[in-house]
Amino acid sequence: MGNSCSNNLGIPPAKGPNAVGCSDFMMDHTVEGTFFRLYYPCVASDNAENPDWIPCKGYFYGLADFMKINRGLSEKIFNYLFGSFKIPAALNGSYKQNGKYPVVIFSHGLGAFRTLYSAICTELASQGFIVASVEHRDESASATYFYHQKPQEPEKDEASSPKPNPEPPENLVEEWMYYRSLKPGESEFPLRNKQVKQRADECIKALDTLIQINSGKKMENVLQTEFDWTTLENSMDLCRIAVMGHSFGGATVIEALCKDVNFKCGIALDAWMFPLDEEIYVRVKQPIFFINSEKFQWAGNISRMRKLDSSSTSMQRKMITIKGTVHQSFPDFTFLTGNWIGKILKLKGELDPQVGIDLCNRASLAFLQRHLGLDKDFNQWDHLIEGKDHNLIPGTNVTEIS
Ligand SMILES: CCN(CC)CCN(C[C@]12C[C@](c3ccc(C(F)(F)F)cc3)(C1)C2)C(=O)Cn1c(SCc2ccc(F)cc2)nc(=O)c2c1C=CC2
Repeated sequence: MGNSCSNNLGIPPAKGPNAVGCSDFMMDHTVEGTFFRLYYPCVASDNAENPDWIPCKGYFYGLADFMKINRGLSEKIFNYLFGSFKIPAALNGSYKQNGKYPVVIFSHGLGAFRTLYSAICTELASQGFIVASVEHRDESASATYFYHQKPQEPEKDEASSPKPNPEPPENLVEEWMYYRSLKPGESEFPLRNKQVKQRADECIKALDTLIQINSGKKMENVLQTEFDWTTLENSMDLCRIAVMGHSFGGATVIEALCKDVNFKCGIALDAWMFPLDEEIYVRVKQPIFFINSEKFQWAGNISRMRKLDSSSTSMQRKMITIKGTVHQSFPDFTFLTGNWIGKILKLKGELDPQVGIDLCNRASLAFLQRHLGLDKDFNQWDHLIEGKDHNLIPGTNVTEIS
């Protein structure tokens, strides 16, 4: 584990009965391809290697750009603060065959990327889900990368052109895409609306890829990881698929539910509703669970969520607010700094981050059992869906400006 030995910081290990494996998948290599981190139940092993939380330094550059701080300085800060954190999962751990697992597609927030929600994704995997945390290429991620074909060079002899190490796959060249901030005078809605549609398509594309993997088809993973994807043949229950996301990823949940009825229900963590078209509110039919932090919501955002509530009394629409939490209580950063830095940077609220994420995970599991028809014991947490806990508020604490 990363820095946990020094100051008991680190992403908390998952609580469910399964050990968790984690592996990255990219297909095809272009910007239009699919890219996700897969979390899955794996065979427990004591010599498992844990994957890096921040996979490579391009992501630190991206975070610096997103936070509008100097790249050089921030690379050192981020490296020192977060560079050695590991994810509590076995990198490329052997998949544990045990019937078919339900599937969750996870969508990250503005300025985030696929690895930053591992406390949520590893918990779901430990409880018997296969989770694909997608990395969006809509320029809303702090950073992401893909490959393009190297232009055919005139034959050079080996000596004069030393190969980079590790060699990129085949003759592909890595290319990075960073966060695109609004240009001066640019109106935000058109950009965000276009992005949320692309994000929903990327969630659907990731699901389609999982369906192919589930069929046992030999997949060409551009990232040459030590994981045999054919072991996932017949591993997924394709009647039990949900979509989940944080903030911009919460809006992506609504858009994805609308576009693909294979998503049986959605969980939106502190959803940012701004990017969504007005007409979407009457079109989405599936159950939705809004889990909000105490500090992020405002009347306009809540009233948009309510439109989803009122327009469909029959579909199960639920909302809870976790007291003492902030917007960053959902991504992993909330576990990675001391209390006072965390509070200053608004990465922590008053509530212990572990208690907050446990409430979020347990309420989510209860909601998934109810709407995916699972035969587990997650219904023990049904009261959390109704906001019945001293750290929860049913609905919202935001007073409506009607
Ligand atoms: C100045 C930039 N300005 C851009 C519009 C606002 C920046 N901002 C507040 C921030 C993210 C913050 C952050 C992260 C990480 C550290 C660190 F120090 F720990 F690294 C510190 C401080 C900076 C808190 C947000 O965007 C909030 N937000 C987010 S935050 C998702 C995220 C991003 C990066 C992460 F590493 C982890 C999680 N996702 C959304 O979908 C939406 C919003 C707002 C509306 C929709």
